[in-house]
Amino acid sequence: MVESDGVGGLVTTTYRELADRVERYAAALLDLGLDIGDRVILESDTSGHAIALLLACSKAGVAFIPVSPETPDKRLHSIISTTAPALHLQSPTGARQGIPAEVGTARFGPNGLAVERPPVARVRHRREASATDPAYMIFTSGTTGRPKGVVMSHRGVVAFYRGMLAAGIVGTEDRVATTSPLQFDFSLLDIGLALGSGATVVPVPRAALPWPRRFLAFLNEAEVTQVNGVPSIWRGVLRHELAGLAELEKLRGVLFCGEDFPLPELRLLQRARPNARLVNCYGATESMAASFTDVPNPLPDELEKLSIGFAYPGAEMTIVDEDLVPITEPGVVGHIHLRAPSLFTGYWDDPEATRAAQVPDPLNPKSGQLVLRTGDLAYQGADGELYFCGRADNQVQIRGNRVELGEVERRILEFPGITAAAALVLPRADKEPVLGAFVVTAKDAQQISENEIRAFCKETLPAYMTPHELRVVDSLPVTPNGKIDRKVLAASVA
Ligand SMILES: Nc1ncnc2c1ncn2[C@@H]1O[C@H](COS(=O)(=O)NC(=O)C[C@H](N)c2ccccc2)[C@@H](O)[C@H]1O
Repeated sequence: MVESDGVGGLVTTTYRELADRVERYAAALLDLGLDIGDRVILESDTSGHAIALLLACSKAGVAFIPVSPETPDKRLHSIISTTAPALHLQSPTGARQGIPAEVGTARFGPNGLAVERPPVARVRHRREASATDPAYMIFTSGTTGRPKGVVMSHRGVVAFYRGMLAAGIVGTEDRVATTSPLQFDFSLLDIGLALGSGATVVPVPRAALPWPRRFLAFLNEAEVTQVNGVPSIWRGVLRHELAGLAELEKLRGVLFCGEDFPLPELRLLQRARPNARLVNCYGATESMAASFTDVPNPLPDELEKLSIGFAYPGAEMTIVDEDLVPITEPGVVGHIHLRAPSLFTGYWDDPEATRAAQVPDPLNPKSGQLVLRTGDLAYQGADGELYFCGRADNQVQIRGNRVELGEVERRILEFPGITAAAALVLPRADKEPVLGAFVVTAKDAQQISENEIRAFCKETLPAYMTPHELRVVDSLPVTPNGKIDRKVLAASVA
C-alpha cells in the first residue's frame, strides 16, 4: 500500500503490516461477538485501514457493505433498514451521525477499533465460514427503481480473481492506482488485482481526481505504473494536461470499465502513452466483471468500436435472440448471457429481481444451471469476439423508432474536434420525446456550431436519430461511481 498522508506526503504499508492489521481487526470483530453471516457497513474511501478491515471481515466471516462518506443519510438508512447490519464502521474523521440505535457503531484507524456503541448482543449460531457465504454486498444505484444489494460470495470473488489474474495485467513491481469509490466494485477489482499479484495498491485521493494537474502530480509522486478507473477520470487530463500525461514515464498500463471509452479520447490517451497496455474491462457488478480485452495498439483509423472480447478463463459469454436461441452468425445483435463461477448469490431480499437476472442456461434449461442475463446487447465478430451494443433497456423509442443511443454518440464522435458525447432522451410535456446530445470538444478545436454537428449526423443517420437539442459543454457530469450522469444532463435542459 502507498497512500497519501493527507498533508502532501506518502505513507507505505508493507504486506507484513497489512497482515498484522487484518489479524487485529478480525480479532476485534470477533470480540464484539459478531456471528458469521452478520453484516457490517464500511463507510470509507479506499485506504490502508479500509482494505485491512474488509479483509478482516472476510476472515471473520462477516459480510461488508462498502458505502462512500458522500452517501446521503436517506440512502444509508435505507440500506441499514434493508440489511439490518450489526455494526457501522467509519474512520476517526468520519462525519456520519444519527446511526439508528439498533446498529452498533465504531471507528477504525491506527488504534484499531474504537467502539462507540457495541452491537446488540446476539447468539452465535455458526462456527465455520463457508465459501458460499456472502463476502460483501454492493448496492447498485439500480437503473430502475430502488437500489438493489448485489450479494457476492467468497467463492464468487475468489473465482473471479483467479480468472482476472490469468490476464497477467500487473506483477510484483507494479503500483496500481485505484480511482473508484470503495462502494463501487471496481475498487474491489483493483484491490484483488494488486494484492493477488503481490503488487502495491495506491488509492488516489478523491479530492485530486477532478483536478488534472493534481491527479497527474499524485500519480507521478507515487510512481504509479498502472491506473484503473472509469473512462471519465481521463476527460480532464486529456483535455488540459496531455503534455503532463506524456511525461508520466512510469505509467505503463491503464484498465478501464463501466462504460464506452470514447474513441477520440482513447486515441489521445494512446498517443500520449504509446507503450502503455490499455485494457477494456467489461462486466456487471452481478459477476464483478466478465472480460479483459487489450485495446489494439495503435488503434486502427477505421475502427468503429472496441471489442469486449471473450470472458475471463473459466467463464463464457454467449449471445441469444429474443427466443433465447444462441446466435452464431457474426454481426447479429443479441442478449449477452454469462456463465461464470463469479455469478452473484442474488439481490438482497429481492427474489423476483434475482430470478430476472439469474436465468436457466439457455442451452440446457433443464440442467438447473443459472446464468447471468446481463441486460446488455452485443454482436459477434469474425472470431467470436463480442462488440458491446448498449443496454437492452437503453434502446429508446423516438417517434416509434428504436434508437441505440450509442450509435448516435458514435456518429457524433466522428465529427472532427469532438472528443466525447452523451446522447439521451429528452421527455417533453405533452409532446413526443426528442433526442438530445451533449458534446465535449478538444480544447484547441475551432468553434463548432450545433447546426454543423446536426447536419453531420443527418448525413448518415435517419432524422429521428439526429439530436434535436445539442449542447457543446466543457465537461460531462458523472455519477458517484464516475459514469456519465445522463439524469443530470436531462435536468439541465428541462
Ligand atoms: N467496458 C465496458 N464497455 C461498455 N459498457 C460497459 C463496460 N463495462 C460495463 N459496462 C456497462 O455497465 C454495466 C454494469 O454496470 S455496473 O453493474 O454498475 N458495474 C460496473 O459498471 C462495473 C463492473 N462491476 C466492473 C467492476 C470492475 C471491473 C469491471 C467492471 C454493464 O452491464 C454494461 O452495460
